[in-house]
Amino acid sequence: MDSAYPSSTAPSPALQKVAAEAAARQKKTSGHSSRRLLPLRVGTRGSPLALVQTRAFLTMLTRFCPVLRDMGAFQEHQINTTGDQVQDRRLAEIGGKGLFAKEIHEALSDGRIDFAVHSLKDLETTLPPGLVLACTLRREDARDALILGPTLAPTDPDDPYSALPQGAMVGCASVRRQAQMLHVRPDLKFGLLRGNVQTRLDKLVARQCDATLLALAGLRRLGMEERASLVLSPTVMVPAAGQGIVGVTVREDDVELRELLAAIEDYEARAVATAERALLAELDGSCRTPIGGYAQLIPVVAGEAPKLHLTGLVAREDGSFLLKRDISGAPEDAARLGRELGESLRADSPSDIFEE
Ligand SMILES: NCc1[nH]cc(CCC(=O)O)c1CC(=O)O
Repeated sequence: MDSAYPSSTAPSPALQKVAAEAAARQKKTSGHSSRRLLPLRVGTRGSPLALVQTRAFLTMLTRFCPVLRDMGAFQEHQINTTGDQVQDRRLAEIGGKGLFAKEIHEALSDGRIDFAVHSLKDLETTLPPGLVLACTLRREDARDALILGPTLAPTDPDDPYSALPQGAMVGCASVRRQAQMLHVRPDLKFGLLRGNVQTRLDKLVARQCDATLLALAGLRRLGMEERASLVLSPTVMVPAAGQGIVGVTVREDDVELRELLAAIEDYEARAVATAERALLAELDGSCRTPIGGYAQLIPVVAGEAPKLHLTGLVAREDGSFLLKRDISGAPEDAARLGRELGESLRADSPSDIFEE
């Protein structure tokens, strides 16, 4: 399998040294380690996107760790989650958070798998006790894409929604996407569109709606980037916290695996994910609370350390209220920056939008 990750994730010599040392230590001590080292049992959802992400990660891992030189070192465990099973209702109606991870966490906690690969935006901000986010991978493009139905075509790139006629029906399951569109186009109609990426695209072609929105990262990883009619700037559509980032969870006490996964961590992805997830945790909205969070590391002065810039958004589901604010600071203060921005947004928003 070709990795879906760009070659720029090629390990630096330092990372390769750390990973090789970790692997060598594991090999030497594996007879005494707290668990069998190989095969490593990896948990994943069974959607095409989840499988592409998981297999790309495993391919990357074999490049970093000589002892895992081929895919025979892994056992893939596809786990059907509640979020995958219930397709006819909004996630908010069936409990919302963690619906794409609950059963995977259970398999990790009781030792049926050794680690799990997730889309970070589907991972709740507070993990079950005994589990940790051990690794975040280099962020794919975080932006949302607008996909137009067969009878529509992009018109004005500076006004991406101009392609949508008055009263157009948008298929969407995300209150974040819905609120931001309704705020500028209150005439639009929204219909529930659940299912994996291909299912949603099929429903669009079958004219069950006039347009839909999908994460560019998912389309790109599935080799479907050309289906994006327009890519929405984060200033037009603030992405979901963690969108475009793949994260790996392990048991907190699995020191060997945590050490190996830490060696392939993407520092920038960890910093921006930490800020965005701290913002989300602070707002702690119900699953009906539209919340966006997008952080970037931006060089301020050539040769100086970059600054972390975080944009946060809260809104009412119908778009009648929308508040967007920014904060900047040092990447190592990512968690504090996320919390402070969340406090600021919550203080100046109607309290009812956070209620279940
Ligand atoms: N549960 C939906 C989901 N979770 C992660 C992605 C895209 C991949 C990513 O954000 O890394 C998607 C599809 C979408 O929002 O279009």
